[in-house]
Amino acid sequence: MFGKRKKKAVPAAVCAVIVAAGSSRRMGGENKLLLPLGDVPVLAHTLAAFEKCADVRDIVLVCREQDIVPYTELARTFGISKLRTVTRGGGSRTASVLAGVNAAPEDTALVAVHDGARPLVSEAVISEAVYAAAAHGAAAPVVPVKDSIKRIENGVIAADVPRDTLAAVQTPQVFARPLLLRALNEAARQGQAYTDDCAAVEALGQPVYATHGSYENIKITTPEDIAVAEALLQKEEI
Ligand SMILES: Nc1ccn([C@@H]2O[C@H](COP(=O)(O)OP(=O)(O)OP(=O)(O)O)[C@@H](O)[C@H]2O)c(=O)n1
Ligand SMILES: C[C@](O)(CO)[C@H](O)COP(=O)(O)O
Repeated sequence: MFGKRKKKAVPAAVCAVIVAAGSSRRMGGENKLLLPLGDVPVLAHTLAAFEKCADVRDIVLVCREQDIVPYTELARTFGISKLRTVTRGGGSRTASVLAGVNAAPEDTALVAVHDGARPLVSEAVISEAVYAAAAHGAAAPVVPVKDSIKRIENGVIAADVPRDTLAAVQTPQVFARPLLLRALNEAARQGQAYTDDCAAVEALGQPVYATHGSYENIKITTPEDIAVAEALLQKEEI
C-alpha cells in the first residue's frame, strides 16, 4: 500500500490550513468544534497539535463569519502563537480550503490542509505527510480499511469489493502550494466540490503519495465520535 520514498527533503515554510467552516449537520447542528473533549474544545486540540509540530511554521484558520472573533479568542486563550490569520470560509470544503490557501503567508512552500474536526492527529502523522510532500509535491495519510466492503444496489449486496488496495484517507493532506492552487482553481472553474483535497489534485493527473495515517486520527462527525475521542484521549493520558 505504501510506495517507495525519495530521500527525506527538509520541509520549508509549511503552513497548516485548518478548515473549520462546516455546519456540523451530522452532529445535529450544534457546533461540534466547540464541544468539550477532556477539558478543552475540539478545535483547541486540533490547533495545539500543529502548534506543537516543529515541521509547521504557520497556521491559518478558516471558519464561518460569526466564528472569526470567538475562534481568534480561543486561539489566544490556548497560546497558539503560530496563528497568522483567521479567515472566512465558503459554502463547500473546496471553497474553504481555497480561502485558506489564499490567506497563507506569501512565501509558503507547502500547505498542510487539516480538518478542524480531527483533534487527535499526532505529530508523527503530520510530519510524515509533510516530508513526503516536500519530496514528491503531494501526500496524504491513509489507513487500510478494516471491514469487508460491499457495493449496495436497491438495498441488496450487489458486489464484493476486494479491500487489499482500499484505504480511508485522512488529513493533513499536504501539497506544494502552486499545485494545490491550480487544483482548487480548476475545481472551482468546473463547479466541482470534492470531499477531500487529494481528489482535486488527482483530477489534474498528479500522483498523491500515501503516508501512514492512524486509526486514532478520527474525524468528529456524528455524536458517538465524541465518546470514542474521549476514550482515545484518556488512553493517551495514562
Ligand atoms: N464548507 C465547509 C465544509 C466543511 N469544512 C470543514 O471541513 C472539515 C470536515 O468536514 P465535516 O466533518 O464534514 O464538517 P461539517 O461540514 O461541519 O459536517 P457536516 O457535513 O455534518 O455538516 C470540518 O472541520 C469542517 O469545519 C469547511 O471548512 N467548510
Ligand atoms: C477530508 C476528509 O476528512 C478525508 O477523509 C473527508 O473527506 C471529509 O469529508 P466530509 O464529508 O467533509 O466529512
